[in-house]
Amino acid sequence: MLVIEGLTRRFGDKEAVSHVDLEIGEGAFIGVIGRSGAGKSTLLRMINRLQDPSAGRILYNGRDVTALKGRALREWRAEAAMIFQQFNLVGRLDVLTNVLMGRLATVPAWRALTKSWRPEDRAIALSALDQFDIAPLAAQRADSLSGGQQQRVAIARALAQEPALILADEPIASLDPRNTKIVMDALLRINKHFGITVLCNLHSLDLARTYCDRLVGMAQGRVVFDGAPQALTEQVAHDLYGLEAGEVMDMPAAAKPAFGSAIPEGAALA
Ligand SMILES: Nc1ncnc2c1ncn2[C@@H]1O[C@H](COP(=O)(O)OP(=O)(O)OP(=O)(O)O)[C@@H](O)[C@H]1O
Repeated sequence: MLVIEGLTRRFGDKEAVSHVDLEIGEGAFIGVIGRSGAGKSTLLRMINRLQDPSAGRILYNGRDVTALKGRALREWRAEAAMIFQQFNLVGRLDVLTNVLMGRLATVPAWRALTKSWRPEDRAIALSALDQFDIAPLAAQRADSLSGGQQQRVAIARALAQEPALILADEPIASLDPRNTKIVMDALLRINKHFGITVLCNLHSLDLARTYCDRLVGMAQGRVVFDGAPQALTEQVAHDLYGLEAGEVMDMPAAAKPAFGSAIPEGAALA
């Protein structure tokens, strides 16, 4: 259980995240929604401790994550794997080595430097690639892949970390509709097949409604909605997105894809 208590982050006079309280149970797929600047990225980056809170606490299974330092903090960052809009792969390295980077928290640094990975780490990395049908790309340079393939490699790297949580910050913002669906399906698979909790920042309300079990709506750093996708009324959506509302929900929400099956090509993709 992830518990967030009074979490606040100030930049100068501005509160990017303001007194956020949340309880997130194991295995949830949570969409964090809201317009640009609402505080979604800052919230996720604080959970991973890429950014330190100005006030408040983050507890994971009773452990105070906000107080971690040194090795314990590095281990937490592996446990709470981040996925970024721009993939954050090392372009000149091959796909398998990028995924092996997900094992860094569990192996001494010399193994990475000398590329002498243990067979069990290679097996975990290859199995992660296989989950998303990209094992045949293992030997290719990461920068030779399409955006959708690169994001799947990033998701495989996150899975190789054997995380408790996946924090995905606008993972589909740079992708076309076809790759958007492939990447969202990959996150859904991680959530349903491995039971890993996913928190995913999404600009598109339609996507959030299609894939997530619970939506957390943010505006001006505060949580202004927290509930099931069906409970998010048009009025709340308009309050959340203002003039952008038409843009983020101009298509009807699709039926949630059954795990393992595909939603129709192009459905509910903003
Ligand atoms: N490092 C920083 N320094 C100063 N202000 C920041 C910094 N990071 C974020 N902010 C400000 O905090 C507010 C929240 O930003 P944040 O990126 O968390 O929002 P967001 O909802 O993720 O938006 P977007 O979808 O555009 O990334 C914004 O006003 C932003 O300008």
